[in-house]
Amino acid sequence: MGFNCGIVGLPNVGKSTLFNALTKAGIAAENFPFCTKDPNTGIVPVPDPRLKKLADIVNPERVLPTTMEFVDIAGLVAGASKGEGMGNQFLANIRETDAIAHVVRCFDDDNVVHVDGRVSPIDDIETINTELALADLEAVERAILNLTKKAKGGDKDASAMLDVFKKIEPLLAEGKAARAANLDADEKKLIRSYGLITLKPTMYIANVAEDGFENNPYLDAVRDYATGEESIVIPLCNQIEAEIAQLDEEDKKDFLAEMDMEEAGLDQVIRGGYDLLDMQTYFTAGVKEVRAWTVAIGATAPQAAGVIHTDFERGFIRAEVIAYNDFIEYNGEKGAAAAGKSRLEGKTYIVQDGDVMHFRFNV
Ligand SMILES: Nc1ncnc2c1ncn2[C@@H]1O[C@H](COP(=O)(O)OP(=O)(O)OP(=O)(O)O)[C@@H](O)[C@H]1O
Ligand SMILES: [Mg+2]
Repeated sequence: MGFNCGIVGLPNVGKSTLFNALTKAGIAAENFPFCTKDPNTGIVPVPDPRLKKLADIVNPERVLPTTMEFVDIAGLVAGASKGEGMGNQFLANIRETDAIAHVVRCFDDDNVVHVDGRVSPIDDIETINTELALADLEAVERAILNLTKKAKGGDKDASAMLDVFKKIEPLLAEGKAARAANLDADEKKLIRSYGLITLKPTMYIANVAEDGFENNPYLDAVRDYATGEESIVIPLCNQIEAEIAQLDEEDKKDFLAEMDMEEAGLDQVIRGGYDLLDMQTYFTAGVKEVRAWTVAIGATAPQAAGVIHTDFERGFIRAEVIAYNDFIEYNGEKGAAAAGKSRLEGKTYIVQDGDVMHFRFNV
């Protein structure tokens, strides 16, 4: 599947509790630091209210959401880039993820150990971000050494990469994220294989107490910090979310109503992660199944077909496409076609979010 979101943060801040809520996996989430050592991965359905609307029209045998993977990673402490704590292992695990959910403790509870002995979200965030930047700095310095030699030998690709790394290096040396270099898409692509951690899109999950969504200075501080670097913050009570996730659908509705919540905060986390990945959703809607599929923003119709099966991409002829809004407005495929809203698109068509697609192919 190849796209996932890693859950990072200091030890004992609620990462595994969040992971359990997301995946219903029931892994150990105990009140002691370094409870998690090996990364746990889980596949999570991406909630999308459009699926139900499509299904109401099509009446399929089954409805399948698209999915993304979350990875619960060991806690990170100061000095990790030099091997402290679970340092090196943590950094290797996180290099492999596509996006990052950074869990920050924003609740007081004397019974839950804080590794630094005090609740201070901004210090916590900076501890983590500094370690990530240092780890990247090491990788970038190594790359620069290597590429300089190659560039001197006349290697054009090497000198192009070198230029990008030289933009990033001074930022990392100050403990800042490589994201701050605002690289364009081509520059990012050039150095993608290096897996720089601080280049990955990031959201902060502010883990608050049950009553900590309002008048919470910890949460306000995280929001201020995130505004400065244009990243998003999702306030969540991981503990409650883990409890909600255990309930069946009926009890869940009652519980959310009682708590005055429209949807589980978890859904916001999943959608947030999905958005970070620069992905979009298209649908297939037949009587057998209505299904959501994930494709990169900017993908062509054949690439979208390839998500279903490589044969579909190889033998792609054309796609019948109805925009989601038209599909709903004209009550399905027939109505949309009658209204002239069903289009035949070829190999160069760029898929739009919400497209309802039907592929013609020949292999
Ligand atoms: N919002 C919350 N309010 C109160 N307690 C919480 C909250 N979220 C998590 N906890 C508690 O904090 C403790 C640590 O949680 P968890 O094991 O999920 O942390 P972790 O970040 O995965 O730790 P590690 O890095 O050691 O694996 C657990 O006892 C959990 O119940
Ligand atoms: Mg854990």
